[in-house]
Amino acid sequence: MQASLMEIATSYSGALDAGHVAHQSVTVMVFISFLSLFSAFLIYFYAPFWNVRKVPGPPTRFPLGHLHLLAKNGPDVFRAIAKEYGPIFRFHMGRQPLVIVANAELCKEVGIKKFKHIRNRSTPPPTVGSLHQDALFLTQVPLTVRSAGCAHDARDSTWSAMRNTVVPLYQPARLAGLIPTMQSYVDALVDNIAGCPDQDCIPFCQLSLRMAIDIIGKTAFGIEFGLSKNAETDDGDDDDVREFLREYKRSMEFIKMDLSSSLSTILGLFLPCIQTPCKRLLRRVPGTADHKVDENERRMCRRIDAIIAGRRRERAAALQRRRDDDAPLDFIAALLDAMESGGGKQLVTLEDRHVRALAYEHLIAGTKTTAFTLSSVLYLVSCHPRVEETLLREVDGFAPQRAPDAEELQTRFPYLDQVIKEAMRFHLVSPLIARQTSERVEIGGYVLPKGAYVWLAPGVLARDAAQFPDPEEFRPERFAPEAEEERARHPYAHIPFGVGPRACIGHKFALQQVKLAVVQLYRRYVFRHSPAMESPVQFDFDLVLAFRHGVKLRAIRRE
Ligand code: HEM
Repeated sequence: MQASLMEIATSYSGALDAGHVAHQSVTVMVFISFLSLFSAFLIYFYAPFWNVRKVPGPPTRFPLGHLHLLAKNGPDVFRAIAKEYGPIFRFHMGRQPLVIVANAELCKEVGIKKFKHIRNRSTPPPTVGSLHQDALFLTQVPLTVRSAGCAHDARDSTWSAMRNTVVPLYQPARLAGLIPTMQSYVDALVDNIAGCPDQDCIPFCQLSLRMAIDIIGKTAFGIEFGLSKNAETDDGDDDDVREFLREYKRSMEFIKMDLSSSLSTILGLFLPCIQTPCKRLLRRVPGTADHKVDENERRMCRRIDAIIAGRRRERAAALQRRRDDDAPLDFIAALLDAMESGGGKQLVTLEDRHVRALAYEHLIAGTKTTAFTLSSVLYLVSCHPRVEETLLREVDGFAPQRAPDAEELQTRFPYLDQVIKEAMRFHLVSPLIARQTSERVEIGGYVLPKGAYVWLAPGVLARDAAQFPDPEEFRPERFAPEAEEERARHPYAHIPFGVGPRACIGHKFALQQVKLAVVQLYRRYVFRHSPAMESPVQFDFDLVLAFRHGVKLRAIRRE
């Protein structure tokens, strides 16, 4: 009995040991799997850093990289880092290191001299797999383009076909034709200021944004959005227009790159490899932000497609293509014309999805940017009486009863040109310009691998005391053609519209609008900061810079 008890005890403890060993080995296996997964994650997370590790930069914080510094200091952080680490440095957006280039010669090297190797923009997480990717901004230029089995120069890519078709639409003759349309919205802006119930607190950013959206509505889509004129529209159903505007506003919110974005966008910052599958999955799940983004985009696509189809019908029926005799063709109609007449010369044929994306791009690229620039001019002139005085002299020296034409805008307002340049230096719409290497390339003494993010920092350049003495002073005269400072300056020290073959296509369009508005506004008013305007002014920095609480002005009638 004793023996059998002993046997039972021994076999029981053996079984216990065996269970213990089995349990231990499961634990070890779990631990090893966890360790391998964690190591794989670390390798994945730090691989992009490893490739550019020789480029100097401040210590990073896992997993944010340097995002906390950006959140705390805004774009000023780049100036501080450049001061400490030199004109080429590393800045980590989560997992992704950016190699930031912060002097004029290096910007020229990246934007022009080495364009062949750095021809594309990196894709911001919110725009992955969206309508944006068919437009100019994010279209990738491949190294060699193959068609019908043979390799062509990359200039024959879709991007070049788009760019070659679109750029002529922004040449002086067409721009001059847009002046009456722009002027009518500028007049509406002035009327809206007059009609503001509180003349001591004009919400100028809002009013100028309405003007800019209306101008793009009319000149790109041929639609009266009615934001600034509150006019009766002849563009079909008012509800349709309102819905279009709502969709546009939502799409602007969705391309924000912060933690309020969709889950797939947030993941894109830390684990880009799963962003696309995650986006595909989530957009099928009602209620998720990805689903809403997708739905919104589909609606916008349908709407823009209907406009394109309408323009095609007008052409096919050989009807009067213009809504009235004086109005120039809107962008979509002009683009269809250009594609038909010049399409044969391009090796790549543009499709409707490109037309749709190019038109939509106008809403994204040409509204907030222009409105911000105009608001910044007014904000700065309002607190610099000497600049205001010189500007008023120039404006008053022009015929008071009529709007300037395109040629007069070019030649009769040299001081206004300087004021706008200085305002764009002071508050840069795009303090950073994104680019990505297409192959291994050396920049500023560092060899960068294919796929590295190389971003230009015009915001740092703009405050470089070597190029702009007393950079914190608002002094438009520094841009006078005869000024010593202007002549001594590096030609690429001031690049608010970018640089090289990928520079902004809309810069003349934007400047024409801003100049028309400033002339008309200062004929009727001078402005001061409203008591409600915060000091110092604060900015939000997302894809472009914005006044956090707007620009609030006191309007004082002249006469
Ligand atoms: C004051 C207003 C504006 C500013 C400050 C501005 C600034 C910029 C900047 C910095 C770039 C990047 C350039 C580069 O990578 O070198 C850019 C590109 C672009 N902008 Fe503008 N922009 C403005 C208005 C407009 C307008 C009104 C339009 C359209 C009508 C427009 C359309 C575009 C497009 C399509 C690109 C991409 C070009 C390409 O990749 O080929 N922009 N803009």
